[in-house]
Amino acid sequence: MLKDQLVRVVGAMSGTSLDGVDAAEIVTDGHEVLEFGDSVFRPYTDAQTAVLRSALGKWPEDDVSVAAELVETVHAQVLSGFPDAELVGFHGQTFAHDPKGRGTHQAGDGAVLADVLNKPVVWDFRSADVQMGGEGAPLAPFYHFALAKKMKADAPLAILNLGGVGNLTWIDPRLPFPESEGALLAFDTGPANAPINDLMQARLGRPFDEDGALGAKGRVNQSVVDQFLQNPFFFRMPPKSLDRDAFVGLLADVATLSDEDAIATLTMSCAASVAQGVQACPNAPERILVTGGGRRNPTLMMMLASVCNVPVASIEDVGFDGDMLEAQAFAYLAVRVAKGLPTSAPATTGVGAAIGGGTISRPR
Ligand SMILES: Nc1ncnc2c1ncn2[C@@H]1O[C@H](COP(=O)(O)OP(=O)(O)OP(=O)(O)O)[C@@H](O)[C@H]1O
Ligand SMILES: CC(=O)N[C@H]1[C@@H]2OC[C@@H](O2)[C@@H](O)[C@@H]1O[C@H](C)C(=O)O
Repeated sequence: MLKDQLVRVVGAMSGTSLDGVDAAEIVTDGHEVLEFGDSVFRPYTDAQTAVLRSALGKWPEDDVSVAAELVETVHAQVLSGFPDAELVGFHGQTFAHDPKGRGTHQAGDGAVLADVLNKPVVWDFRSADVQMGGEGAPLAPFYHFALAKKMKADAPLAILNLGGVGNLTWIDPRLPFPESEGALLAFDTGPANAPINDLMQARLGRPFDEDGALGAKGRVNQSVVDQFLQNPFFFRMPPKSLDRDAFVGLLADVATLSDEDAIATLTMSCAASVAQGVQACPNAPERILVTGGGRRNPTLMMMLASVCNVPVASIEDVGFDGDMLEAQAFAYLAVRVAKGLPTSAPATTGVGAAIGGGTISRPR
């Protein structure tokens, strides 16, 4: 692929909240984002979510074929709706993530998708970074940097993704390239929606706390939040990353609380972990722009504003689509991989040197 070539590329992400597949098209040269294209969200059925949930914590050598085929089938359906895309970025579904131990496992075979879609597919974005000593996550930060450039930001800012897990990218947009030293610092902040969703499902049979309604009625149990913040994860220097279920103990800690107090406490735990992350940034960001489903939870947004000491706004305030940002990120990263550009750096994943991860599979 030529250095300056513009590519119409579609990215697809199946996130840790297990709610469905996001797919979004952009036009990029791997540096700038020139255009945003079509996007689609395809929810999983309850039965499909249950299949994926049963595969969490499993590794490729375990039998995950049913769940992996499900990921491939749904992605094939979704991605066939983007006939104009020349290239595909396919994240897959994370089943397990243990970068300092067994590695990282995103299910779904990009080679199969390349054949089905009859176009090149970039996939397995995280393994090379882990093999080179990195966390393998978060990977959206290089895309966050491109967005900061696109909005012509001229002071440090943060982009916060609140999905199943939270991740924050601190950006100094005055530097030229994402891999420049000092341009970025990125890390997972802690659990975000995953514990809230899990408790809602277990106690009330509902998938999430819609509009933060239940959390708004409850009282935060501060001693649970304080104990949560004692977890060694919060004492580690960034970059650092988390597996979806690394904090399952938190659910046990709220077991004796009423539904509303438990949800309020889990919501504040998420906000408090972000506030800890903000403290770890090289300097205070001018503002925090929030992407991911958590920005639709007003209780969480209010708690964030109250504990972070930095203005907090939804990323729509600067004109970007907070539902599709991660799918766009994997589109952007796919072009970088195809052009031999790095996708992570010491400051985003802790990898030894800036590297490009990802495998390219071409149709047979
Ligand atoms: N209206 C709403 N009110 C409260 N919470 C919401 C609302 N809409 C979405 N959410 C939360 O956002 C979640 C989905 O977020 P998102 O799609 O960003 O997650 P993901 O991409 O799967 O996760 P990750 O970024 O960790 O991979 C839902 O499961 C729910 O918890
Ligand atoms: C291993 C893995 O899939 N991690 C996800 C997860 O979901 C949010 C957070 O944890 C982040 O580290 C990452 O996803 C985003 C898209 C990323 O890599 O930037």
